[in-house]
Amino acid sequence: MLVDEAENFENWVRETGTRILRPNTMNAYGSVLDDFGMERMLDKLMKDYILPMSTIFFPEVGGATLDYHHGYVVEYGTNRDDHLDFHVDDSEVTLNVCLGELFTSGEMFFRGVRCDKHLDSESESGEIYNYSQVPGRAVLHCGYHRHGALSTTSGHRANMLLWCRSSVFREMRKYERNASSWCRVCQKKRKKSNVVLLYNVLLHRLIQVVHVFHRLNLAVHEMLKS
Ligand SMILES: O=C(O)CCC(=O)C(=O)O
Ligand SMILES: [Fe+2]
Repeated sequence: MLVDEAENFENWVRETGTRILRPNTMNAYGSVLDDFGMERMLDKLMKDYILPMSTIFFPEVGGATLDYHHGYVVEYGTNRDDHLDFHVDDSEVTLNVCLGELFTSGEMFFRGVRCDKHLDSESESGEIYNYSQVPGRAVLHCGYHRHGALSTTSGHRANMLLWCRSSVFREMRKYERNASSWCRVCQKKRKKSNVVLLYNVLLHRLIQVVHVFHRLNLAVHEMLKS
């Protein structure tokens, strides 16, 4: 039904020559569901179903405080978009539901969670995996999880996306000083600097102990002389 709505909308746009806003700058096709009057329904979907899950799975990116959304349908295949470039979403948590229809390929590829500073960093082997879209199935991922979609080589693929956002998390990020606790590169850097810190503390203690022994040695010498 949603696919039909998107189809009708696309026909109307073509027939009337109306200029509309596409879901985001990466898509040449697709329709924003909030423009169809689905805003309240999607808000309920976010609050009643996504929030309880994201509270558990994505607490570090504001998963417990999602409060607004951007919902849309994207379409790939003949006369539609072909693929989607590597990106992160403008969301804290994204729900991606495959609506249909018959298609081949079009897998999503994931490459690890990153903050703005480390968007172009290398991926580790454990961060590289693809997800095959299956009609009727959905994936819930962190918006900062780098991803894209491979070419839909035949047929027609339609997906519904709900970018869920947290205004509290976005406000808090403005005051974040250096590392993001949820970015894998920041985490590694922080771990490394903790190891260096521990090493420095231990070295300092060792120097203190050597110093004490040296003074003890001197005192013993003084005692033996007298
Ligand atoms: O093609 C897909 O299913 C991915 C869509 C996506 O990542 C997005 O719209 O942000
Ligand atoms: Fe995306």
